[in-house]
Amino acid sequence: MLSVKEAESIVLNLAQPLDSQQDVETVDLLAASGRILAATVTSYLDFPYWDNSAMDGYAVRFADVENCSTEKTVALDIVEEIPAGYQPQYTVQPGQAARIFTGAVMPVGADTVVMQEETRREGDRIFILVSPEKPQAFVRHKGAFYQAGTPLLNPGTIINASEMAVLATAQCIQVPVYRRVRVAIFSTGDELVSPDQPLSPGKLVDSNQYALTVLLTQMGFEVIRLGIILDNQYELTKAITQAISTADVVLSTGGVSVGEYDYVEKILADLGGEIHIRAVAIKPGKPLTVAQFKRDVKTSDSSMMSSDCLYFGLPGNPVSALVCCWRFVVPALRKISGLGSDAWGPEFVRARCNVELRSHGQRETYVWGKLYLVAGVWEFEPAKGSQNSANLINLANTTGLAVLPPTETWILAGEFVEVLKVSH
Ligand SMILES: Nc1nc2c(c(=O)[nH]1)N[C@H]1C(S)=C(S)[C@@H](COP(=O)(O)OP(=O)(O)OC[C@H]3O[C@@H](n4cnc5c(N)ncnc54)[C@H](O)[C@@H]3O)O[C@H]1N2
Ligand code: MOO
Ligand SMILES: [Mg+2]
Repeated sequence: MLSVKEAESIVLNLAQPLDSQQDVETVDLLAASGRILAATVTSYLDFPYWDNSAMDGYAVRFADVENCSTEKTVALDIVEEIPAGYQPQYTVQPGQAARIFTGAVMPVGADTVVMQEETRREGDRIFILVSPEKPQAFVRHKGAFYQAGTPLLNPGTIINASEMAVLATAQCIQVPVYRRVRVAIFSTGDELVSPDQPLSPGKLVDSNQYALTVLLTQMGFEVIRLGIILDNQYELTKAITQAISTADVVLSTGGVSVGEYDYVEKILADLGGEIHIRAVAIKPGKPLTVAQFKRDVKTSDSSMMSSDCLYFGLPGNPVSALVCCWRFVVPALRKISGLGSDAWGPEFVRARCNVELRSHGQRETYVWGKLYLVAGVWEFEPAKGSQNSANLINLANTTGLAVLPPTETWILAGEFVEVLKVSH
């Protein structure tokens, strides 16, 4: 059986980023929220756009005031007042100053700003009480933070609040982003009904499709829900064929173990999928199945290019399905989405266990629970009740999965473990 690390590297090798030419769309500024840049963004504007004042005070010529002090003040004539948003009308000559406010444009002739706390006003004259530290003091220069035409944001950057501020400032109102990764999701099992259907004896509500849909939708992926498919070779073949022809990634749950009705792996092979993973030494999640389908798709200029579809046959047990998704699927999707490699995850932190943790060994074991920061130290508290892959009830509020390596069966309370951070 493959180790978790081996499986992870197989999955990440199979996951190939979207194409930076074909898989790109241009969207309006606000529509770029949560999207990933597909190209380097540049602006035609310098930033700051113009020389402006960093303080409320007076724009002066440094040479006029460099030797002043409270004992030896310098008096200057105020030629105009420049609020933010206005274009100055006068050139500041020797012996003159302009009243200026934070963010207002520097007048020609002045090279330095003196903050108003270091001045005394008498009518149209201003007395400078303290000599500025250096010429250009409190002047924010045009282009000091960014020069027009140079790279502003790099491809692979996700547009969150701070990036949105940068794009808005630079007036980049048409943003080139990768299209969203399309993920088809369906559940398999004769026992499954949807949450709103009557529950006849022996049936079980399909929770997997709901959990996976929310997880991936919240991460910005485009989810295509294909419903519940019976454990029937014909129906499954039809569903898998449809899924692999429409999506970049397919997630099915159930039907990947060794039972009579576990058809998924056989159908994947019959349909020409190359099966790369049949089982992984992970608990929960052992029967994880991963296959790749090679496809040729038509590009916008009618030439052909290859675009693979990655298929994850996740185990049916609800916790197994989510653990496999957090551990393997999410990093693969992030890579495919065009995100930079530093953002693929998974993200681990070292955390102190507040109670002991046990496992049966042999498989890398993931214990679900909560991560807390206590005085700068991560602490992990396992979910109370049964840590059983069929028990999704105590999964609520999970923010971390403590990882016990196959050889480690007992972690004492107070010891540190690696914990996989998961979105909640
Ligand atoms: N003889 C063996 N039996 C099993 C093994 C094994 O190694 N040898 N592995 C066990 C492990 S570990 C897991 S995990 C499961 C995985 O089974 P499948 O992926 O084939 O899934 P199913 O058999 O279809 O279902 C398993 C379990 O999960 C419930 N389920 C399925 N789909 C959903 C859903 N959408 N929402 C909620 N619950 C779901 C289903 O009713 C079953 O109880 O196999 C073990 N068996
Ligand atoms: O994936 Mo199974 O848990 O290991 O029940
Ligand atoms: Mg089964």
